[in-house]
Amino acid sequence: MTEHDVVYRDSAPRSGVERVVEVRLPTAYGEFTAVGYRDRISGEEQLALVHGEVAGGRTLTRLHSECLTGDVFASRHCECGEQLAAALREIVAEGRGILVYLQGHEGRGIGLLAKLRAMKLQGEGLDTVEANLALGLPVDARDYRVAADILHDLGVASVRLLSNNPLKREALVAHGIGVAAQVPLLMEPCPENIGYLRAKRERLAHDLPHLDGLLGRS
Ligand SMILES: Nc1nc2c(ncn2[C@@H]2O[C@H](COP(=O)(O)OP(=O)(O)OP(=O)(O)O)[C@@H](O)[C@H]2O)c(=O)[nH]1
Ligand SMILES: [Zn+2]
Repeated sequence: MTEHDVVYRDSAPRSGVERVVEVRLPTAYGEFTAVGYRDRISGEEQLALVHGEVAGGRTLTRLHSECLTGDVFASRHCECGEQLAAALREIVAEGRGILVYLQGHEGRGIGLLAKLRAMKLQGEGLDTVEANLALGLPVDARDYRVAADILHDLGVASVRLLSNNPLKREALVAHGIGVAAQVPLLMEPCPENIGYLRAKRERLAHDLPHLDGLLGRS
């Protein structure tokens, strides 16, 4: 290696993530490749599930915010677990796509214990926004830089984003990933999550038109 090579390599732009491992992951939904990353900036471990040929444009993509209670224990407080399953099913049906499972996003970024405290306050009558604020915490502390870095690493220039949250689209665009379309991921409400869904629609501007008949238009 010449001295010139070293200077070039040191000044080349570096991805914010390091691709550490790839392993075949057969699931109940279909065949995926689990791609494990280390975030060079936070040090956190992150995971992308990849199905089919994903490089290029308009890749069906879900950025799934970690929710231990919903994703693992099928909590009915929120619809995260159902959305996770639906997203994996849709990706397999499409024949190609990516699910990035965002650790560090638990509780919209406030962490598990704070989320549980916020859920308790919601049981006492606050909505999800008021509960975070009552705890002295941000309403939404999620950052999408690492998701964009992972998509860049996978060669994805633009996505069709499986989400009802306009902020996710804006965040990805701000980090240099095109969003060709936002694909709704609407789950049937249940009595236990209707209050949470109402707050997401009315206070967090999530696009949840299937609730219009139930809650009236807002
Ligand atoms: N702070 C707080 N976070 C919650 C609560 N219920 C679920 N979450 C978290 O909210 C995150 C998911 O955010 P949501 O606002 O439900 O949905 P989203 O991911 O922004 O939008 P979609 O892409 O449409 O699913 C997960 O990290 C959950 O852990 C709650 O009552 N309080
Ligand atoms: Zn959840």
